[in-house]
Amino acid sequence: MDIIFYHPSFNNNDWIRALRQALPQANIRAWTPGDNAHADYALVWHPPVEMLKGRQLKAVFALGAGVDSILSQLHAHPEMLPESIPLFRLEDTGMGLQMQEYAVSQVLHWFRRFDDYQALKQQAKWQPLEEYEREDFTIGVLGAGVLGTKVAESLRQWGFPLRSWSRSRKNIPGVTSFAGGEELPAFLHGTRVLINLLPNTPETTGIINRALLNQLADNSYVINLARGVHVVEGDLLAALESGKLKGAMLDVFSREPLPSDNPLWAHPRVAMTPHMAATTRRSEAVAFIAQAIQRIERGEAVSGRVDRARGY
Ligand SMILES: NC(=O)c1ccc[n+]([C@@H]2O[C@H](COP(=O)([O-])OP(=O)(O)OC[C@H]3O[C@@H](n4cnc5c(N)ncnc54)[C@H](O)[C@@H]3O)[C@@H](O)[C@H]2O)c1
Ligand SMILES: O=C(O)[C@H](O)CO
Repeated sequence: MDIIFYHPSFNNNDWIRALRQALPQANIRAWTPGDNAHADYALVWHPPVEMLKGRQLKAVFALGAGVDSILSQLHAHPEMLPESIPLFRLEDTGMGLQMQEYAVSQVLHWFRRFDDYQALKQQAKWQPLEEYEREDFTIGVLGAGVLGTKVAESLRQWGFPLRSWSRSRKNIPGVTSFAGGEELPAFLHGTRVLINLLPNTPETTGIINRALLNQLADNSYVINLARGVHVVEGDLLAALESGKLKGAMLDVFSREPLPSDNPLWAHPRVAMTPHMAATTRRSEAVAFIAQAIQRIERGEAVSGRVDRARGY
């Protein structure tokens, strides 16, 4: 069994060493331009077209959860990966816990008004503030998939009213499920903290816009953990200025790194992180991929296959 590996920034040696430990029977190599030697599997992130084009692969594994980048590449170069070759993505593999850490910490930061106390501190003011009530702090998770479900579950223990929105009805204990476009308004009405964990697809690009934001509760908050293109930045800034939004925590941006002249940098009620909310964890990812390859070799079903028509 031959496996090729490509990631623009991961350490090849570390990954190949881990993969060899998990799959001792496999020949594993870092792909380099011009390498057209046989391969059965490819592990990739932002792969060059030439790496995959024309290969008779058994499967390709994306080294992340979101596959919008490789799907847009495939849209431009369909010859890169025929439909007959399955594309898989990482499901959780350590990203769920990271998303939980991020979301819980930010929700509690706002719920306990630490943002307001920080502003008072800047004014050297000692001023206890009226406490928020949990029943006024409904949290809505856009995208109740692998990661959205983990985030909703982690918030449940804190007693907040929880709801999720997804393509199909979900059954997450303690979380009210809303499904499909027709139920989006009901999901948004009364939501105080909106957490985005949707995949980037033609249907979801630009979804967090003025029309959506206006349907949230007053003094609401947005946490974007998915893709920057989900958010219409001008509409987000306008909602912050109008008071509809009290704060935003953004990990992803339509252009990354975010250009230094982007107004989000200077906004006092926007917090930002550089697309680090949940990074690919090598040991968990290698275990996930190794198990998947072994299942494919045995002719067994594998979780995480990307539906190219659906876009995720
Ligand atoms: N910021 C980061 O560091 C980071 C890390 C990992 C993943 N992500 C992002 O998080 C996203 C979600 O990851 P995941 O593993 O939970 O994905 P997933 O495929 O398991 O879940 C996606 C969810 O979105 C819902 N959905 C998709 N299209 C929809 C639509 N048109 N209407 C309503 N609901 C829709 C699906 O029903 C599903 O519940 C990834 O696509 C990626 O963009 C970001
Ligand atoms: O989708 C993912 O896995 C992360 O956003 C890394 O890009």
